[in-house]
Amino acid sequence: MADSSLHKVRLASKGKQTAQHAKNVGSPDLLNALVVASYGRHFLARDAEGEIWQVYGKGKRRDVAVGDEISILPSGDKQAWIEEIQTRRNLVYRSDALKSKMFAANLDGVLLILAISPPYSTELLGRTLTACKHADVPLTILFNKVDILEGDQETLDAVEQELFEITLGEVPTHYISVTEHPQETEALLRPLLTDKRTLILGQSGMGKSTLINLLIPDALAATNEISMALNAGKHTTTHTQMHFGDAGLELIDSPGFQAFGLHHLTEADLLNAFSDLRDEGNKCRFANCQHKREPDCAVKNGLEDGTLSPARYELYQMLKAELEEAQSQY
Ligand SMILES: Nc1nc2c(ncn2[C@@H]2O[C@H](COP(=O)(O)OP(=O)(O)OP(=O)(O)O)[C@@H](O)[C@H]2O)c(=O)[nH]1
Ligand SMILES: [Zn+2]
Repeated sequence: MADSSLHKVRLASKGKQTAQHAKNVGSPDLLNALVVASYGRHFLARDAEGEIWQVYGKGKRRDVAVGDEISILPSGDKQAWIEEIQTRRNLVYRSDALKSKMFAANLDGVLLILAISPPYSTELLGRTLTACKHADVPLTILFNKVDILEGDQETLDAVEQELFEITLGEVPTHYISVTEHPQETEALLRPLLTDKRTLILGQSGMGKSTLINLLIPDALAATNEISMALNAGKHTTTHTQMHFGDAGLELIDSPGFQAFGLHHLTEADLLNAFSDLRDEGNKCRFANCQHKREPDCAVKNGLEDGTLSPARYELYQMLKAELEEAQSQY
């Protein structure tokens, strides 16, 4: 069982890179590899032959994310040093006051899974929207477990309305049931995800693992075996891991979480993600209007007449207060 799973990972890798890329052209001792799992301090990387290495970095070279292309220097027994991190196409990351943590790099998209039970967090949705906007990675929302809402059109309508409002209708949103309608779910997602590298985000219990197992059967079992084989997987649920499926399907699973920080953003970045508020805010009487109690505030007027979304306004004010708080600490 362990052997066949590892073999599957090797086979899956063949389509992506060809063997002649195995050796690093600049230095023959180095190998090119793709980071496929992050355990925080150490990582797993896959070379062009599909071999999995346990890799370590020193200093800045410790800051790698799943999806990073790296050069590694083997140090024996399937272990290697990270020598170089190639320039990233994009990077989605979270950051708290003290540390920043990378979700994943070189992505084609992010998939956020929501559901009614456990209840989805609009705050997490807002943070994910902002992080994706900043990283310039397209976001798709999957609202899972619609079977629970069968016969409750009112709640479903309210959810649709809220998601549309918060995303300004700009984020493709699909309503699915992974367990009750697996075939429809698969038919919907295959074309969207084929030949793409997708980071899957979601609170715990939304159905992330169920979805990954539907699209890549045995993905999670295979992961555990690889982790165990390399003795790396003591905490299999807390690491970030890339899974390889058919037709170039790459899914990155990250631990479920309730929220994440965005301390790496500047105020301009934040305004960029809330361009509706920024544009309206440009019409306020005072250039430095905080849109709270000032007279002739275009944002407040927009909220009152319904052209701006109160939910987005609240998210913006919350994130802004957080940034100001973080800045005042440095
Ligand atoms: N009713 C219903 N339940 C679902 C659906 N999809 C998943 N579930 C259930 O929701 C529960 C949580 O699913 P998981 O796939 O383990 O959730 P997860 O997001 O991976 O959660 P973590 O592993 O904690 O991050 C399981 O009991 C699933 O069977 C669905 O479409 N409808
Ligand atoms: Zn204002």
